[in-house]
Amino acid sequence: MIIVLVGYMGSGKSTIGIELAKVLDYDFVDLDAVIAENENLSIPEIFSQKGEIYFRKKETHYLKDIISSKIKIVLSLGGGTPCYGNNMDLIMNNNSVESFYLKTSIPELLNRLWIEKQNRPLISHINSKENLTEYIGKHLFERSLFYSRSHHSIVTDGKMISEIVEQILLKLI
Ligand SMILES: Nc1ncnc2c1ncn2[C@@H]1O[C@H](COP(=O)(O)OP(=O)(O)OP(=O)(O)O)[C@@H](O)[C@H]1O
Ligand SMILES: O=C(O)C1=C[C@@H](O)[C@@H](O)[C@H](O)C1
Ligand SMILES: [Mg+2]
Repeated sequence: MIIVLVGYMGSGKSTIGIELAKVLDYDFVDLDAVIAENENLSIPEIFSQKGEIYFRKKETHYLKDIISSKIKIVLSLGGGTPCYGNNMDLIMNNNSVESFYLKTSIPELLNRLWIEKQNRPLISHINSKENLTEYIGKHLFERSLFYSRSHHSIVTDGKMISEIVEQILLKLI
């Protein structure tokens, strides 16, 4: 089985993915990390030096590669991965994949992203909490349609990482 974690920037895909993989004794794969490693550049460097479209093409390329060749992995996507090209079809049409949307509220995303925005090129330039709240609200609304196609949704607000992992495991039984 391949477990795919979907959700907005800051929803916890990478953090939860690492812990979930440990419990299941699966390999952990972070799509952002795969792209950065193969390009030999950080995500902000890829955006600034090569542009977002280049990044999106790489995202689809490595997503296809990983879900067609690997088993027993927890795959944490980038926040935008489900929303470009036919990426969500690739995920949902693969019988080995079980997908989870980590659903996090705007205030919680704001708290997490305000202190970590420098590593996220889409929001690193936003200079007030008010503007970031507005950006997240609009962007999340547009993206929810894609995220909601996942097999399962898990609300993450007010939950510890271990609780979220537990809830995912319960849905896998
Ligand atoms: N359940 C949680 N409770 C509190 N903090 C959390 C929780 N889940 C994640 N975090 C924190 O939120 C921040 C963002 O998490 P993470 O980097 O895993 O998000 P992501 O979904 O992978 O984001 P991106 O799409 O940008 O890669 C981290 O500092 C992480 O420690
Ligand atoms: O939400 C997004 O579009 C992104 C999220 C990150 O995981 C990275 O993939 C990149 O910063 C873009
Ligand atoms: Mg991540």
